[in-house]
Amino acid sequence: MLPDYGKTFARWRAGAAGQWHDYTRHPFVEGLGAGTLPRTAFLHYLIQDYVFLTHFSRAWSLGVVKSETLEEMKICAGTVNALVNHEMQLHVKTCAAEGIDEDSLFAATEAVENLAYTRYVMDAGLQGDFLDLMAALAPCVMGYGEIGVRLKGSKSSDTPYADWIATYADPEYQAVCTSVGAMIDTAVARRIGDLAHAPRASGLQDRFNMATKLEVGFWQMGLNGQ
Ligand SMILES: Cc1ncc(C[n+]2csc(CCO)c2C)c(N)n1
Repeated sequence: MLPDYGKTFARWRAGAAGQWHDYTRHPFVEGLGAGTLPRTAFLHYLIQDYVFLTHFSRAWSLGVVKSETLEEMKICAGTVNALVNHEMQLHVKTCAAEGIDEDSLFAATEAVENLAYTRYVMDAGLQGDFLDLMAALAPCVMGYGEIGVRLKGSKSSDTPYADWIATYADPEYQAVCTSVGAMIDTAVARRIGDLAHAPRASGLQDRFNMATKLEVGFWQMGLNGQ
């Protein structure tokens, strides 16, 4: 069963249709579940993802700047903390086991697919308001939540990527997706009322769709690096 991450997300997800499918069922994702993803592709992804997370920490920090309520600030600041102090450490640990140290992770040259995605999100937040930023950030948060839950139920028993899957299927991560989803619902209601009748709905949907498309490109970049 699909997890429930709130009504705004459900609407955005339905509006992204085919792109959402391409993102959450990408061959890279299927390879994680089946255990057939080449290790080189996974490591290439992980190094790029470390750089990605540094920029996503900047984007969530911009969320603090663009917040209008303490609740919004708390979620954004909490996400920055989770990213820099926890999530990035997972990448450091996995890469260290393969002989790649943190300095080389921080200094890794960004792939253009990586650069395009993170700067798109930053620009959505700089040019727009809190909702523009959240529409661009939602695919990353919720998409991984959905992928984690699905793969946990369908993965091969001997996939070497079980840790990765467990991280995102974990109830703690699922709770993050639920609380971000609820915060987005409240943020939408506060600023533009009912999304179904808001003039800004299509602009926000465009942000969500573009970020989803950029996630597809990110998986593909991982596969191409094998
Ligand atoms: C390409 C790419 N997309 C999404 C995520 C997942 N993710 C990114 S930021 C974040 C923070 C919310 O806790 C999460 C879960 C990733 N790691 N890499």
